[in-house]
Amino acid sequence: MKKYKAGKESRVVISELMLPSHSNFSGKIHGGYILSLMDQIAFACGSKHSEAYCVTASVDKVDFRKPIEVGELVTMKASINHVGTTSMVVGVRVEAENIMTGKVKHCNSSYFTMVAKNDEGKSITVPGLILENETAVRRFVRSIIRKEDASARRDRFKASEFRLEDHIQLLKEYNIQLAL
Ligand SMILES: CC(=O)SCCNC(=O)CCNC(=O)[C@H](O)C(C)(C)COP(=O)(O)OP(=O)(O)OC[C@H]1O[C@@H](n2cnc3c(N)ncnc32)[C@H](O)[C@@H]1OP(=O)(O)O
Repeated sequence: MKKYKAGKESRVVISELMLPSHSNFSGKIHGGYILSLMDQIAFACGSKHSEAYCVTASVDKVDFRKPIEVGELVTMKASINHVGTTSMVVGVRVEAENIMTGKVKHCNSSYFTMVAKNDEGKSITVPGLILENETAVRRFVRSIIRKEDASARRDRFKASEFRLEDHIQLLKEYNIQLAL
């Protein structure tokens, strides 16, 4: 296995025509189906980089910006944005093209953390990442910040540290009744 690999060595692109079987009654493709495709491409990209099968540790986060319609051609692009010791952050971008007009819309982007595993299910070290241009550096740094933000979020709302009285004032602004 190489010690360092460039992002282009593991970049993955898939295109799939959206069929009625994956849509709701108004012809929009189910978000869960899109997530499933995104997970698959993240898995492929992470596995190519690490040369091992991976598991999905987390997904951060998915905003469905535009609906995807039946008959549109969806293209997903995945590349490694960040590597840790055993984990990789895979950036996935989803676009949908109206085949009749050629118009392309950006439907969502998300970041999957994949962890490389050996045959015994033990997490294994992944190759480092060669950052070949400014975009790659920006994505790497953004991943560091996202990880820090996620960790701060987790700590802030730990059940053991949550104090109801600290939040009563905030709750008054919302459409709720407290019935504790
Ligand atoms: C094919 C599939 O998609 S499988 C189905 C969906 N996925 C799963 O079932 C995974 C279930 N979860 C697990 O197996 C484990 O909790 C794992 C692999 C995610 C983490 O395993 P742990 O034994 O806790 O390992 P550990 O704490 O050493 O973490 C391993 C790496 O994952 C990272 N990691 C673990 N949890 C998270 C998380 N929630 N978010 C982001 N990164 C995470 C760690 O930072 C670490 O990265 P590093 O080695 O680059 O520093």
